[in-house]
Amino acid sequence: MRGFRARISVTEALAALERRVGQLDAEEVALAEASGRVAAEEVIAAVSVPHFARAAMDGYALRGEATFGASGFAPVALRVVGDARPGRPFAGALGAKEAVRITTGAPVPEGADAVLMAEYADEGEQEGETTLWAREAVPPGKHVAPVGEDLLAGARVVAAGRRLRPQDLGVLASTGVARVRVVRRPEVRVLVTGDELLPPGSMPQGACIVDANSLMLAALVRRDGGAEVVVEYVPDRREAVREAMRSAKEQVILVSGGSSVGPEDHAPMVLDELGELAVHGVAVRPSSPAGFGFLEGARPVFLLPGNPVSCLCAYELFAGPSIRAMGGLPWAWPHRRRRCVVGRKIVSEIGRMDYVRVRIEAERVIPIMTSGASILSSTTRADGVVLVPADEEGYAEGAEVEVLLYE
Ligand SMILES: Nc1nc2c(c(=O)[nH]1)N[C@H]1C(S)=C(S)[C@@H](COP(=O)(O)OP(=O)(O)OC[C@H]3O[C@@H](n4cnc5c(N)ncnc54)[C@H](O)[C@@H]3O)O[C@H]1N2
Ligand code: MOO
Repeated sequence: MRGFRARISVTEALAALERRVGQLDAEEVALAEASGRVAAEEVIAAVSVPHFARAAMDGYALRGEATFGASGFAPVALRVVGDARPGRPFAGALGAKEAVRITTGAPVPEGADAVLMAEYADEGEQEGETTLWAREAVPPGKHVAPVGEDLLAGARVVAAGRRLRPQDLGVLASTGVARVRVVRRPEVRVLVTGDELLPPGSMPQGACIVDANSLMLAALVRRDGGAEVVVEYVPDRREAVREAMRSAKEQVILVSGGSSVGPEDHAPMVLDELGELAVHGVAVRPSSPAGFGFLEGARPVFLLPGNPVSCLCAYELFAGPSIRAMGGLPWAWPHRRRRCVVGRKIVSEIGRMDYVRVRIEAERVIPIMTSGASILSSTTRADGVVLVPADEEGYAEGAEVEVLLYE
């Protein structure tokens, strides 16, 4: 056993990480699979939407000019010459004194430039012809949606880097897009070490406890845009940890537990042997034994302390930003933020960052007293976390702080 000599600051560790982590390349997926994915390039509309002028109301397509002077007292008569429906346009062109029955979304026939709403029209038979009596004048353009009213051909539909929303898929589909290029999602393997651990779904018994970290990590990876997560339980033997790390093919490896300097903490040394141990020991509480390094192909490996709060904290500090950046998402924490006044003193220490779990009570920030890194329920009782930077001694009552909200 050899203790930690120096712990580097979170800021330095992050700088070292950010220099080495890059966005993955692109892949093409069917539009139906693209929700939540990050566009790898901008998409330009190949066509205008709509690509024909369409009726915005049910009524009569006509020439606006023909209705000038029309009123309830002096309706204007036009000859009804046919019908236009969405998908079933009127075939011919309209003359000056003619009208076509039209419904919303149908192409406005050639020769017409306005739609008279059905509410202002009466229809009747007169000498074998159908006549429309217009009770209102409509200016040209009235209730006609022009070509490109929604989108003009050549306009940008989505920008590169956009996380596609459900409605983006709708807009893309309307411009005729079938597939989009998106940033690949990093595949992640979680190596869970600890001979005392039983898989989730077990009852704790004897000296064994149930693994709390892998489900939490898998959900965090999902939040951060990672692909499917594979979980592997690894015995606390150097050989087993080496074999698990050596054979992992994923782009990101998260190691839970075994990160410190105890006789069963093999992960740091194995990483040093197989690749590069870039950082081990960070000035942060909890998760000071955290570290990271790289395997062949610049694939990051994150050493997450076994204590569940430390595991969560180390993930948020180092693994989360990297997974997001690899998948084309922002490096910054995705949490919503709320500025609040401190209601009870937050204690920290100069020289290290503190990850302080807090509750918000009547708009005041109250630190949660049980600060142990093994007390995971402290994070479920908390509303969020305050990160106290290394150059602050904490915050006095009344100070304003930013809370990163748990969701
Ligand atoms: N000489 C030193 N010893 C330790 C230091 C140090 O700086 N010098 N740091 C301490 C701190 S802080 C932490 S945190 C732990 C981290 O150690 P490991 O990463 O090696 O974690 P383990 O020993 O494997 O486990 C610690 C603790 O957490 C429980 N655990 C582990 N995995 C899980 C899991 N998946 N789900 C639930 N609970 C888990 C485990 O049973 C232990 O109780 O090192 C200190 N030592
Ligand atoms: O970080 Mo240990 O990270 O305090 O329990």
